[in-house]
Parts: sequence; structure tokens; C-alpha cells
Amino acid sequence: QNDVKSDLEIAQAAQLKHINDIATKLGVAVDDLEHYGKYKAKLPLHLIDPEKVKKNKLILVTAITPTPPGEGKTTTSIGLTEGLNRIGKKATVVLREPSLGPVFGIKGGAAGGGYSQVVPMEDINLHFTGDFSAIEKANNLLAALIDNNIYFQKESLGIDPRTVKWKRVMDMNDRSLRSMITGLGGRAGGNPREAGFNITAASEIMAILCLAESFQDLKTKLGNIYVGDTYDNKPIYCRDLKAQGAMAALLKDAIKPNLVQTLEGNPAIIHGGPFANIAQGTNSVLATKLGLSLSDYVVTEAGFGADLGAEKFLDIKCGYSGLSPSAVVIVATVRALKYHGGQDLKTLTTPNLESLKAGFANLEKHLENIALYGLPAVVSINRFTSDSDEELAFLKQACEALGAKVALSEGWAKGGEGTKELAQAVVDTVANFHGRYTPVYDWNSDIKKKVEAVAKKVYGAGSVVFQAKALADIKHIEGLGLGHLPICIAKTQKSFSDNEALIGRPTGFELTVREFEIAAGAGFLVPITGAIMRLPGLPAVPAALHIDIDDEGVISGLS
Ligand SMILES: Nc1ncnc2c1ncn2[C@@H]1O[C@H](COP(=O)(O)OP(=O)(O)O)[C@@H](O)[C@H]1O
Ligand SMILES: O=COP(=O)(O)O
Ligand SMILES: [Mg+2]
Repeated sequence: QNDVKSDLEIAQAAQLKHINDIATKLGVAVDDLEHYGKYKAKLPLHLIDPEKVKKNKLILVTAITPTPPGEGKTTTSIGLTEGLNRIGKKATVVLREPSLGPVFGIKGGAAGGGYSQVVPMEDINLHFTGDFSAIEKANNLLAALIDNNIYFQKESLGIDPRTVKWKRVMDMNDRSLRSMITGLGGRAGGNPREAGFNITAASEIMAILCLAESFQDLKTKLGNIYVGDTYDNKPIYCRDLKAQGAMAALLKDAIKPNLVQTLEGNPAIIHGGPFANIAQGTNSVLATKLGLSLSDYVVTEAGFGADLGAEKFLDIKCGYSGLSPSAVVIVATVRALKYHGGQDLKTLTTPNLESLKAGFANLEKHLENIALYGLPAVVSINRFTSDSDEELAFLKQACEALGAKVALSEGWAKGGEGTKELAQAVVDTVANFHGRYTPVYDWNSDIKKKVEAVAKKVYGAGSVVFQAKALADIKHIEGLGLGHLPICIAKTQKSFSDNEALIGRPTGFELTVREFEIAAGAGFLVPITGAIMRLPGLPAVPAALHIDIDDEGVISGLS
């Protein structure tokens, strides 16, 4: 029962199994592992078995529109996996890797919480196995090669520096790096041009790593990265700079998914870490297919609310990989629904049936959206200690009144013991579903139509406004022959709309597309809406200030 211990204290008190035992549980030969110490290992891609991938069952965990700390998708994914194993099912949880941005910023880590965590949580939340560092280097190698090509006129491809969109990345919420002038210092310093950084989670290399299905596919995708144009308006791709080989070499190990464990010694595969507001928010196809090759059930998650992570999981990740979930778990919390009912963030631990009733509309819309995809949903009420019995009873009854399957989940407080009801509900739902998801739009339809389809059907918008820059970008994209690509909308996670103040279930609003970014390597277009930033900033009091390490090397303050 979790009453006072912190996530870190619970994780540090856990008795971890050697990673060899976890591999054995999965039927993986120990010699197939590439060990990173006793508790982490990388899995080889040859373990993927297409037949098993088709036969075994994928469960997607998503959530209602979250409050800033998040409503418990990662925690519930882990807790549900523990519960499935407790009722005798072979289940593996497949997650994204945490980013240091939130770890040192507001949200903290992404290794779950309470008695539903993956371990070793300090490693997983900090450097893990170095994948983010490798992604950063591959991304920044391309940036250096672009500027180098502009610098050496005789080798130059004639790139017009004013058209180069490729940003450098760093895994840190450092707003001061968002935009800058590089190349200062005269002839030795290069060619001055506008440049800047995105957070690593928003790097196109991250997206490519999450969608690539082989080394060859990785290199092809890297080569297809659109860099900018020449002075006579010819497009330049990464392959024109011959950069993709060295970039792929840097990703030699990062392309392999990571194996760790849950607190109850069940397998966890963690790989890739894009955010779902500014990127596609899904872990890698390779990790998901490895999980399905090695276990009967895979529980996986996609970032933020279902209007972001789940939409992109289905329309982009499933669209490319052929995967399709057999059930969708929508994590709902009393606290977030009260926020959507107008209750102040600071008072959400105070019971209030009125705001809960008013905010329920947010969950209703997410349920409608999962039905729109043609998939069965199970609502998981992620119980917080501050939830009153009346609030929980109302929420369960309101879901049942809609005909939705619903289960109370106490994975944070009790681990797998607290999620057996949810696990059974998911198993029953999976057993009764034999279909596939229905995409929201046809990739081959007009770019504006694709954006309007997601905005109107999934977000509830009344109309979409494409600003002048966005219209020019559409022409440019069509000129490059890339109009057929799926879209990955960059939008705030705080609202169905692009205005974070519109809580609950806003309808008929206008979605504004400022511009498009082109991820020709990953294979999607990024409509940028509202005021979304691709390099977040740190808060006034960053979480980093509470993190420390003692003389024995024991970390404290990591959440
Ligand atoms: N039932 C719960 N009670 C208390 N804290 C929780 C509960 N579920 C999740 N948390 C905490 O809330 C934060 C968000 O959980 P997380 O699983 O990361 O959400 P998401 O993946 O949806 O962003 C984490 O700090 C986690 O420890
Ligand atoms: O991309 C965001 O992911 P979480 O919702 O899991 O924080
Ligand atoms: Mg998460």
C-alpha cells in the first residue's frame, strides 16, 4: 500500500532481478543480449517474428486531456502489465524513454509512479543506454555538415542559407537556444545565418528512429531528410550531402530497443522518446514489434491526451507499420475532469461533484474519438488518494451510462494487485474484438483536407485557418511531391483546441495553422498550430534544484 514513500524511495528499495532472468522469462537467449550492466540490455532486431506480431495482442493506453503533471498513462501501462501477469497472461510493457527536459523541468521523470514503475528508474530517467545522446549527435552532425557545405564554396551544393530549416537539438529545456545567429567571427567563423535548437524529443532523427524497421530503412529515411533549397530553388536532401551513412553509424546501438523490468519483475521494453504535442509521441515500431514477438500481450502508450498521442499512434505509426491495437485504455482521473469542469488547479484535491460532472464532457469526447477509430475502449479510472468515494462512484456510473467498459485502477498504490479488475476487462475486450483501426483521413487526400479531418473530427473544431505562411508552405510541399504524407499536428496538450484556455470539451472553435515543417525523412508533415514551441523553457523553480547525490552515489530528489 503506497501511503508516504516517494517514487524514488520505492524504486531504490526494490530487489531487481538480473536482466538475464527477465530475458529468460521472455524466451530470449542470454547470448542475444547486449548488456549495459546487470539491469539493462539491448535486444537484437532479428528476434522480431512477423507471424507473432500479427497474432499477439496490442493494447494502447491513452488518456483524457491532462493537467500539467500528467494523468497516469505510463503508470497505468506498467500497472496494467503487472495485473495481466498476475491473472496469468504473458504481458510486456513497451514505453518511451524519458527526456531530461521534463526530468529537470516541471513533469519530472517518465518511469511510472508509486508501485507501478520500471526500474532502475534513475538510469532510465537520466542517461539510460545513451540513445538520446546518439540521436543528438546524428542530428547535430547533419547541422555541422550543412554549414560546412555552405562554408566551402568549391564543394558547395549552392544551398541558400536562408532556406535551411534544420535545427540543432539538445535534451534540455533551454529557451535561450531557441533562435540565434550562428557563423559569426568573420571568414573563420563561417556564414552568419538564423539558426536555433529544438529539444531532442522533437528531432526528426527521433521520429525516424521510432518509425524505422531495419538498418536499411533507417539509412533511407535519414537520406530523405529535407534540408533546404539551393539559390535556384532546387531541394537539397540529407543524401545530397552524403551524411546518412555517418549518421546511421552513430545510431548503430540506438536503433536497438532497451530491455529493463517492472517493480514486479515483468519485462519492459523502452525505446524512443518523442513528445506527442510537438512530435508524434509514440515509442518505436521496432520495440512494439519485438514486444509482440516475445509476449502474448503488449501494453504500450502514446503521449498526452488521445487527441494527440493516440491519433498519431493510429494515423502515423499504425499507418506505416501495419500494427493495430485490439483495445484502447483511456486513463481518466477525477482531478483532471474537475479541472476541465472549471476547478482551479490548486484545489483539485478538494472533492467537488459539480466540477466533476461538468468536466466529464472531456472524457465523453475522447470516448467518441476512440469509437470513431472503430476501436473498443476501456476507461481506467486512475485512483488518487484525494478522490472521494462519491466522486469515484459518479465517474464509474457516468461511464457505464454511456455503455463504456470502466474499471477502477489502483496500480499506483498497489501495483498489479490493484489492476486485476482492469486487466480482466482489457482481456475480455481484446477477446471480443477482431477488427483493425479506421484511419481519420486518407493520406492521399489534399493536405488541407487532412488537417481539417483531424481538427474537425478529433478535436471538435468548427474550421481551420491556414495563415499565409502555411499556405505558401503547402504549395512548397506539393512542389516537392510530398503532399501524400500523413500529418503530425503540433498543438498544445492542454486543450482539444490550439488555445490552452479552452478546457473541457470546446466545440466549433477555429484552429489556426501558422506554418508547416517538413519531416520528409520520418515521412510526415508538421502543421504548427497556435503558439506551440519546439524547445520548452524551464519553470521558475526547476525540478533540477531538488535533485542531489550523496557520497555513496545514491541519487535523491528525482521524481
Ligand atoms: N494514482 C496516482 N496517484 C498519485 N500519483 C500518480 C498516480 N498516477 C500517476 N501518478 C503520478 O503522476 C505523474 C504522471 O504520471 P505518468 O504515468 O507519468 O502520466 P503520463 O504518462 O500520462 O504523463 C507521475 O509523477 C506519477 O508518479
Ligand atoms: O508526450 C508526452 O508524454 P506523456 O503524456 O507520457 O508525458
Ligand atoms: Mg508518460
